[in-house]
Amino acid sequence: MVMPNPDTKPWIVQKYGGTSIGKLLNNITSTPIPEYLQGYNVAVVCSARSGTSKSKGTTSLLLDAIRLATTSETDTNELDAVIDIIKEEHLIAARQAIEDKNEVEVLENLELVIKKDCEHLRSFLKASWTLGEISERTQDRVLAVGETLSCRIMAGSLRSKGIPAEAVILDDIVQEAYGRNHRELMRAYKSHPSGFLRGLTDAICQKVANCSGSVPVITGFFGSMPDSLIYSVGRGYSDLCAALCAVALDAEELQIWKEVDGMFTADPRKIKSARLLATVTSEEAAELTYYGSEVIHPLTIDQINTAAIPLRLKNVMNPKGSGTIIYPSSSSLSSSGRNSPTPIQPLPNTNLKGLAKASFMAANGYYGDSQYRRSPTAVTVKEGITVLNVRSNGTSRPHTFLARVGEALEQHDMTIDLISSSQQMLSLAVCPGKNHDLEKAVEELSELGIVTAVRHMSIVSVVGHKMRNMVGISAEIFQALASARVNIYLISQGASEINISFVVKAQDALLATEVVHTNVMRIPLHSEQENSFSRGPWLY
Ligand SMILES: Nc1ncnc2c1ncn2[C@@H]1O[C@H](COP(=O)(O)OP(=O)(O)O)[C@@H](O)[C@H]1O
Ligand SMILES: N[C@@H](CC(=O)OP(=O)(O)O)C(=O)O
Repeated sequence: MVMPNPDTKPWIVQKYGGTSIGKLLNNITSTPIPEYLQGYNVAVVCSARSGTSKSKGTTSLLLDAIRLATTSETDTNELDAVIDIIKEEHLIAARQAIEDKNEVEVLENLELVIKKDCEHLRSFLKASWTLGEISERTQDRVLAVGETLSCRIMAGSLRSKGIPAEAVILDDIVQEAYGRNHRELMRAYKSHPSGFLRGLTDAICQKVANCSGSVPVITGFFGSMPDSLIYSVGRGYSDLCAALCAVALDAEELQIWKEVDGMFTADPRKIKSARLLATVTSEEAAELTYYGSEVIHPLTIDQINTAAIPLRLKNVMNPKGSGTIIYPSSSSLSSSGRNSPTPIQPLPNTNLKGLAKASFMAANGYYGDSQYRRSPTAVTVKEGITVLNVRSNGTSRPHTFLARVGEALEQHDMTIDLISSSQQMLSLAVCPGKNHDLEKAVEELSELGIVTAVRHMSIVSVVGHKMRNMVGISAEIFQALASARVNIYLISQGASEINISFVVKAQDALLATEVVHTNVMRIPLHSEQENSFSRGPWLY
């Protein structure tokens, strides 16, 4: 594998989210990037810009444009209007990024490429509208425009501050790595998704090597995936792209910069007393992200874990804060040859001593220390759940019954999140996908027995490494819920032993989270650090 600048400094990869780039580009190119460049090679990964919120950002507009291009009733003026909004927003952002009068040429060039990219986009979409269909590959090409424009502006902003930077567009790496035969691609991806993704890292490495010393500003988008990137990976794909870049460059650390200080003991928007966590194990992070704390894309963890690269969540609005470190599991550390996570030299004033100690203790499973209360790490909520109860009519053997239930749900795009069974009864908490059809699924399941479906439910998950072998923890959780008169519909304690999940009515989820947070995790409801978004690690 080609390594860019092999004899110089180690790499860190910094990924910036769309809303951060939309609102705080000047902060990003003035502080975290130049400061880390003093000690490291920095690769920057950009999401598509979002001016205010993700739902109104460029990726959402591009998805609207795809929808319009494939709807027969669409008036092409509507399509033009969406593209014009995208073009105008990026031209304004470029002018704000490069205000210096001495940089007129840089700005003019940037404006030209933005216009060119947007006109390309227009021709793609118009062609799809004429055909009345859009292939997966074209959908991905359309989405790629968001990250491409964002990278061009980020690179322009860096250059205007005297930092050599080059946009790196990863729009074809899947085909470079695996060829263009769609069926072959699909087979390779379906047989081993994470291995397939890791196979993209050589191509990333090569592209970064071509930057010859400039800061690579990489699209948080990695090309045409089988079934399209949005379907195979989903929204938030830039985190995964950043993880692949970190693996490609064998980075010392992957940093995901957000507008929240890191991972909290509960969603800080909803639970005012939630506290920032200094460290989280990768297993805990995987459970928390899957079950609702969508701070990072779930597939990210698998990649950094396999390559034993620590991930740090940081806040663009508080760059001196230490953030949260998600470190690789001890098994991946030993198999990768890395001994323990190397603490990255943070910006001045961060609590390196505390972080290094926390990382070391956690990496070594050292939880017996009296400083560590034995309690769960965090509590999280996954909304939009349906509970299905299937009472078997006894015509199938238990394993056939289970398999048929699984098949019916898979066919109607519903993912099983939790499962609980008795001799005759199967209770499932399912998460409906984009193309789900609950009625059809229920109809099919009715061939196996009596089915009831309860909608508007939430899964509450209590997660923590320290819960392993913690006798009495379930009793504490359910006692707290009983005292608050919260009714529970399904309970599951995973084999991982670090997650106890239960299903409640959606309207009870907040109360359930609050009582667990207060009584089981023993974090006071009205703590002195109330809503302390910008505080440092709380274990020290
Ligand atoms: N345990 C948690 N720790 C931190 N943030 C959480 C947690 N659970 C849910 N969240 C939410 O995830 C969001 C992550 O923030 P941010 O990445 O800036 O938003 P976005 O998803 O728009 O990029 C925050 O708004 C926060 O409220
Ligand atoms: N732009 C993509 C990818 C992404 O990761 O975005 P963000 O980093 O802003 O969550 C999306 O909106 O899904």
